[in-house]
Amino acid sequence: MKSQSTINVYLITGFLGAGKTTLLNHLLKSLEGSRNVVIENEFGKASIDGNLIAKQYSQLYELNNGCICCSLDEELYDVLNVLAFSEQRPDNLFIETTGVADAGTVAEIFKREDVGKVFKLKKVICVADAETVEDYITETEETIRQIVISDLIIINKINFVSPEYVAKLESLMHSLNPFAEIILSADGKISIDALEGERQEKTPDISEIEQNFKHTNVHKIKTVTYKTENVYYRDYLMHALNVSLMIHYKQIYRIKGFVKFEGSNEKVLVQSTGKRLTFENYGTWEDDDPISELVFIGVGLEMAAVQRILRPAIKKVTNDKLKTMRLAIKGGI
Ligand SMILES: Nc1nc2c(ncn2[C@@H]2O[C@H](COP(=O)(O)OP(=O)(O)OP(=O)(O)O)[C@@H](O)[C@H]2O)c(=O)[nH]1
Repeated sequence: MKSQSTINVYLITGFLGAGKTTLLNHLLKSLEGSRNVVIENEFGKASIDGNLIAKQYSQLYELNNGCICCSLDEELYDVLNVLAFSEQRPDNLFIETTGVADAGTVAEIFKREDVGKVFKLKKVICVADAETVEDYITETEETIRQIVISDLIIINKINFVSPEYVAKLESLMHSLNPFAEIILSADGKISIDALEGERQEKTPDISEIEQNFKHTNVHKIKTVTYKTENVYYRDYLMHALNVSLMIHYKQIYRIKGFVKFEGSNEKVLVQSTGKRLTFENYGTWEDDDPISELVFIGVGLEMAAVQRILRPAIKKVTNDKLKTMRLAIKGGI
């Protein structure tokens, strides 16, 4: 392409677990052959999402020092600078924001004159999980802001709900943001044509909309990351997490991470969205003593509570293994 022409920017937003990475992977696959750069901003320090993006990009930048909307920091500007001055500019830049980001703040950057000379914000895309978005609209301020700021709303996971409910969601989205185009998808599969067209600069006045909603969990979302060298019992972990999701559905918005199970060297991706929990094989562990890591994202979460949930599912290190590990640390073996 165009070595010194502008870079098309697509800002992908949507609440935790809605399907942003799934959509991004679909878009990267569809645009294979173009120079596509990805900026991934993850909530919490752990770099799990970076591993989940299909390797179909020219370059991936992971910004894990907090939510880019809260700290519009040098990290993001540094990346934009690198891209602007690169010998061959990319065609497209995809920015996947965290599930709690205020995309409006990020979108503002591209209105700056200096930034606008190089980067053209083409679309703010909001991915909405058909199964959970209605609940999250009433419970979280983040969801409504993401819908309102967008030019394109993708109601994803429509395979989980009835066509009547999808129609209801379409009118709900339209009532919240009458300016946005609304499309439906399963597994983030949309036609690439949806990326065409110019950005819709008009957005609804959010203060008016917010008055109609009761927000109970505003700005309280946080992450708790639990790491262990021990292995998990598969069935116990599934049971423990399923029970927690049933009971604490309103508190735990997302669980994700990679774990090692007893008797297996498979690297297993554990994920929850809403009340759904999935375990998915993701290759094999390369380290001899891998660290299993689970990130819980939600409101009112405490490490002690997460430990209580996970403890019964963890196989304790035997005294022999501990002894061996201590000897190894001391350089005895
Ligand atoms: N059945 C079904 N599962 C889906 C669909 N879209 C996404 N998923 C699953 O939903 C989970 C979350 O998808 P992601 O793409 O990681 O969601 P995300 O918005 O990037 O998540 P965060 O970055 O944590 O906010 C994954 O297990 C996906 O495989 C869909 O249309 N149908």
